[in-house]
Amino acid sequence: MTFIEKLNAAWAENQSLLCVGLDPDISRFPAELAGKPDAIFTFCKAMIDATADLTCSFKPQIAYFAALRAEDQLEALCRYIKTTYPAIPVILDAKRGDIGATAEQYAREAFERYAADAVTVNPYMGFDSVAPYMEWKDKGAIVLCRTSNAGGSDLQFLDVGGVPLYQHVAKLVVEKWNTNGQCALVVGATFPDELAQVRNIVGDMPLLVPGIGAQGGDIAATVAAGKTANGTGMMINSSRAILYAKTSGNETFAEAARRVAIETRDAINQHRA
Ligand SMILES: O=c1ccn([C@@H]2O[C@H](COP(=O)(O)O)[C@@H](O)[C@H]2O)c(=O)[nH]1
Repeated sequence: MTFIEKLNAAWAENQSLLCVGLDPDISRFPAELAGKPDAIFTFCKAMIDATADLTCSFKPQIAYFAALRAEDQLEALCRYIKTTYPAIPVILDAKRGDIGATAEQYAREAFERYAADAVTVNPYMGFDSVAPYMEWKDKGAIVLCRTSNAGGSDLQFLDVGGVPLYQHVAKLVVEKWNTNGQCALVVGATFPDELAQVRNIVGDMPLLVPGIGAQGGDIAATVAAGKTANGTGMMINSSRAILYAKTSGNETFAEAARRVAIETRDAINQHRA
């Protein structure tokens, strides 16, 4: 099954466009994990088990693991999802971008080492920097287009022949780069107007949409702007708002994460019809 087929199946099976982000910050972990060598794996596994039936994908952000020399725990988590929840796609958020020979190694890292179904990539270095990921025909390449951060406008809004650069990227990917139908785009929930513009340009291409939850993006506006005709088309990511949802002493981290994941999935679904 290809990444896109798996994503379509997960949307349907779980009736969810929610993507649960795995951004482990040990300073926010439960006290009982302090000092444990496998704390990151244990914490993320609990989050995965608590939300696997509520999500259309998991998105580990590699920086949170690499900064703590915890790539082995990321590997173990990716394998855990693969074996325990094989229907849920894993998106490695690494935002890679380099010359072709180096990109080949990044692709092996994502798809062999971590067994990810898709990886986020930066389009700035052009097609030959993205093509090595597409050699993996059953995998996904998710290209940065209109990112959720305010500073994304510095470059993504530059005028390129009468259209902003992010729209040029969307056109390029849908018209030229997506030769095997394995591409998706990153578009922030913090910019629903631009999300609507991208949806108009790319048809039914899947969009990875970070920016709800901790970044404050509006769910109703996001779904209205980004959904496809059949009410799918998006992996709407929330990381910190789910992982660190626990506020009271009466809930575990996993229970709180599940509660907020249900609320978020339901809020998204309310606007899909
Ligand atoms: O434009 C982008 C691209 C990627 N991200 C990543 O998504 C999550 C968002 O985390 P929250 O806690 O839900 O804010 C994080 O891993 C970012 O690196 C993004 O935010 N915006």
